[in-house]
Amino acid sequence: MEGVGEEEMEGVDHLAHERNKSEFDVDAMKIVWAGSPHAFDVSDRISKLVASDPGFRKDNRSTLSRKELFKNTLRKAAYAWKTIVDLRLSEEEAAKLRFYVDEPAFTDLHWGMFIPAIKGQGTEEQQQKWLPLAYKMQIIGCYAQTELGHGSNVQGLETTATFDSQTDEFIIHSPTLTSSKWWPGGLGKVATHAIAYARLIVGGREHGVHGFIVQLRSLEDHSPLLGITVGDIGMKFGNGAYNTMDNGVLQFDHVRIPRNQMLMRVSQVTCEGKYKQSDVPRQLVYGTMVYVRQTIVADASCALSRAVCIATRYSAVRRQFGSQNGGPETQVIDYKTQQSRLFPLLASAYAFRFIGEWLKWLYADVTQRLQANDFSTLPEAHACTAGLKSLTTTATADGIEECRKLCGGHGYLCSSGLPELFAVYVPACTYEGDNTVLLLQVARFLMKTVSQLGSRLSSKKPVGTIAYMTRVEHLMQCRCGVQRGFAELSADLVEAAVAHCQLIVVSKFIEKLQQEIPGKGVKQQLEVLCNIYALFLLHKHQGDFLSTGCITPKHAALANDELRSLYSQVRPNAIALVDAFNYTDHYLGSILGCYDGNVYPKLYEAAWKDPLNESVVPDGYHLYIRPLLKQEIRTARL
Ligand SMILES: CC/C=C\C/C=C\C/C=C\C/C=C/C(=O)SCCNC(=O)CCNC(=O)[C@H](O)C(C)(C)COP(=O)(O)OP(=O)(O)OC[C@H]1O[C@@H](n2cnc3c(N)ncnc32)[C@H](O)[C@@H]1OP(=O)(O)O
Ligand SMILES: Cc1cc2nc3c(=O)[nH]c(=O)nc-3n(C[C@H](O)[C@H](O)[C@H](O)COP(=O)(O)OP(=O)(O)OC[C@H]3O[C@@H](n4cnc5c(N)ncnc54)[C@H](O)[C@@H]3O)c2cc1C
Repeated sequence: MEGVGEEEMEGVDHLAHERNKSEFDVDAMKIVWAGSPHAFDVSDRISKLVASDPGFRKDNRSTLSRKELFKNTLRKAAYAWKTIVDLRLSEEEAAKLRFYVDEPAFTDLHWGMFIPAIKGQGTEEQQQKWLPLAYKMQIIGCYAQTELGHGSNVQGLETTATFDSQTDEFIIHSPTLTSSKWWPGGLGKVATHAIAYARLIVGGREHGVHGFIVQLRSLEDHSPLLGITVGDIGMKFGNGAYNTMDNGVLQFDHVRIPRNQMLMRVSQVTCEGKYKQSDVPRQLVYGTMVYVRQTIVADASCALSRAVCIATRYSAVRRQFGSQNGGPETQVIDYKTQQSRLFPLLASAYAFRFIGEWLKWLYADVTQRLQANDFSTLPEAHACTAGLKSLTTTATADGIEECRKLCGGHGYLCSSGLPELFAVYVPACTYEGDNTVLLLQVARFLMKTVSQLGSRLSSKKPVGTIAYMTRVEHLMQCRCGVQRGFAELSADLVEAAVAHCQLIVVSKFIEKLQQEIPGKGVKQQLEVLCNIYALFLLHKHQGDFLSTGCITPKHAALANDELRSLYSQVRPNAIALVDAFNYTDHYLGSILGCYDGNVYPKLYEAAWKDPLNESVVPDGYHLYIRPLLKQEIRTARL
C-alpha cells in the first residue's frame, strides 16, 4: 500500500464526535432492535464469532469465477455446519450463524423451505421419518414448485403425479419442456431430495397441485437417479451476489416414488386409489409460501438497515462544499436534501423491524388456530403476509439503491458493499410471489371484505387489520359489484392494496410505542422515527390525500413543515440510531460503512488489492495497447 500512514488506519474513531452528540441510550436501543435481551445476546455473540473466524471471510467474492465462488460457498456451508456441531449451537444460534455468514446457499432452502414444508404439510408419520434425516443433514432438500412455463400461476403447473395402484406408487413426470422445474435454489448441484409440486391424478381424475418428496440424487455418489435430469440454470444478475446459489432445472421421466411420499396432511390417497380431503382448507397446500413470506418480511429490515447504516455513516464522513475561512467543508449529512432522502429510509428500517415482529406473532397465532381447526383468520394471514412481503421488499430494494446513490461515486464501488447487497436482495421482489401478483391477492381480499360490508345477508364484522373499514363511511355504503370490475380496475386496486398495507405498518409502529420501552430517550427517538415514517408517506402521496378530501392544502403544508423539523431532531442521533443495529464490520461488508468511519485510507488500500493491480503493466499490453500506440494495429493478431 502506498501513501497511507499506519496511524491513519488503526485505532481512531472518526465518528466519535457524532457518537458523542446522541441523546439516547444506544445500548437500550440495541435491545429494542434485537427484540429482547436474550435475542440481543445471541445475535451479538454469534455475529462476533463469525466476524472473527477467517473461515467466514467474504471480501473476495466479486473477483471469483462462478465455479470458484460456488465451491467456496460449499466449503463455507460445510464449515458452518462443523461449527454448529462442534459448538453444540442451539437451533436459534445456528440460524443466526447462517444469517451472519451472509452468503445465499442451498442451506437457506433446506432449512427455510424443505423442512418447513414437511412440518406444515406432512403427517406425523412423515415428519417422524424425514425430519430427523433433514435435521442431521443426512439428506439435503429443496423446494421445487416453479416451472419454466409457470411460476405465479401455481394451478397452471404441468408436472404430473399419477397414482399406480398396482405398485402403490406415484409416477412423477414432466410431460413438456415448459413443465421442467426451473429456479429452485439448491436444486442445481446439491439437493438430494426435493419437495416437488405436481398435479395429482388418481384413477384418471385430477385433484390439483400437491407436494411430493422425491429423491433426486444418490446418497452414495451424488449421481442423478434413474429418470432424473438435473442441472444449474446459469449466471444471474450481478457478479458474485446470488450466484453462490445453484438455482436449478429438473425434468422427471416417469420417476416412481412410494405412495407415502405424497405430503398427506391436507389430503390423502389410499392404497385402493381413493382421494380423501381432510377438513382443513385446500389453501394449506400453499402454507410453506405463507411461512416464508413472513420470514422475508422479518428479514427486510435487516437488508434495509444494513444499507442505511452504510449510507448514514458515510454521509457523516463525506464532506462537500461550504468551507468557511479555510475550515472544513460541510458533512453531506447536513444537507437537507440528503436528510430528506436518508432519514425516511432510516425510519422505514425501524418500521419494518416492528412490522416483522408483529407478523411473526400473527403467523404464530394463525398456526395455533389451525391446529385447533379454527381457519377463520387464514384469509387475513394470507393477505397480510402477501401484502407486507410485497411492500417491504419493494421498499427495501428501492431503498438499497437510493442508499447507493446517497454515497455518490464511491457507492458504485463493490467495496461499498451496496452493489452486491442490491443484487442479492432485489430478487426478493420476485421470489415467493411476484410483488404485483401478491398485491392482487390483497386487493381480492379487500374487495371481498367490502362486498360483505355492503351485503345485508352478511353478519360478519371485519376484525383485525380490516376493522377500520367499518369506520369508513363510503365503504359501509358500498354495495358489492366490486368483483365484476376487478380486472379492469386492477392497477388502481393494487394502489389500494399498498395503502392498506402502509396503514398496517403505521398502526403497528404506533402500537409498539404504546408499550413500555426502557432506556433514556429511546422512546422519544422511536416517536420521531414513527412520525417521519407516517408523514413522509403522507407527503409522498399528498395528491391522493388532497384529491380524496382527506386533508386540506393547509394540512399538507403543516405536515411538510413538521417533517423538516423531525429531520433536524434525528440529525444529532443519526449515527447512534444506526449503531443500534449492532452490525459488525464483517456483516456490513462495506468500507464506506465501517464503524470507525476511516473511509479514505481503506478505499485507497483496497484499490491496490484489486487483481488488476497485481502488475503495473496489464496483461494484453503487448497484444493490444502497444500496437495501437505504435500504429501497428493492422499487423496485430486480434
Ligand atoms: C429463513 C429464510 C427462509 C427461506 C429462504 C428465503 C428465501 C430464499 C430465496 C428464495 C426462495 C424462493 C422460493 C420460491 O420462490 S418458491 C415459489 C413461490 N411461488 C409463489 O409464490 C407463487 C405465487 N403464486 C401463488 O401464491 C398463487 O398461485 C396465487 C395466490 C397467486 C394464486 O393462486 P390460485 O390461483 O390457486 O388462487 P386464487 O384462485 O387466486 O385463490 C383461491 C383462494 O385461495 C386464497 N389463497 C391463495 N393463496 C393462499 C395462501 N397462500 N394461503 C391462504 N389462502 C390463499 C385466495 O385468497 C383465494 O381465496 P378466496 O378469495 O377466499 O377464494
Ligand atoms: C432468485 C430466485 C430464487 C427462486 N427460488 C425458487 C425456489 O427455490 N423454488 C421455486 O419453486 N421457485 C423459485 N423461484 C421462482 C419464483 O418463485 C418465481 O419466479 C416467482 O413466483 C414469479 O413467477 P414467474 O417467474 O412465473 O413470474 P411471472 O408470473 O411470469 O411474472 C412476469 C410478469 O407478469 C406479471 N403477472 C403475472 N401474473 C399476473 C396477473 N395475474 N396479473 C397481473 N400481472 C401478472 C408479473 O407482475 C410480472 O411483472 C425463484 C426465483 C428467483 C428469481
